[in-house]
Amino acid sequence: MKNSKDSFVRGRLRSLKFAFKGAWLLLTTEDSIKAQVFVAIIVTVLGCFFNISSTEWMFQFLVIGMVLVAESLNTAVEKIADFVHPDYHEKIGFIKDIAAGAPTFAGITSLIIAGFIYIPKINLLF
Ligand SMILES: Nc1ncnc2c1ncn2[C@@H]1O[C@H](COP(=O)(O)OP(=O)(O)OP(=O)(O)O)[C@@H](O)[C@H]1O
Repeated sequence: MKNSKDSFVRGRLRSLKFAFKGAWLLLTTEDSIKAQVFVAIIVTVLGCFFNISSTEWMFQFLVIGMVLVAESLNTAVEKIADFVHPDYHEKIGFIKDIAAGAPTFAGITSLIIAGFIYIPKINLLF
């Protein structure tokens, strides 16, 4: 909620506090986010193991961020849908389905990037 007495800087700092609170809530309460963070930790370990390049690290962190953003927004849409219409409704189902498409796109992109980074390195092991 905006406080009209806040200066510009105070207002921005307040928003930042709520933004971090949101990120913390996602990390501590949402299983889908916890699962994605777990995958992010695994690929970070893999990146260290295969000693990937700076460019590969950049792409890897970019897609990790992209998946987390998409998953977080999908969670927000699900929460709004459940709040405005807790009962079964075809339209709510449709809205939730298309919202879930966002992390799916991000996930497919991350699999393609992971393939480009790791398949040549795994091939070298055999
Ligand atoms: N109120 C509803 N009305 C109609 N269909 C619904 C409703 N709630 C859920 N669904 C259907 O069930 C699917 C899963 O919804 P849900 O809210 O359980 O998401 P989820 O992906 O399992 O979420 P989570 O991230 O919490 O695991 C939706 O994509 C939709 O097809």
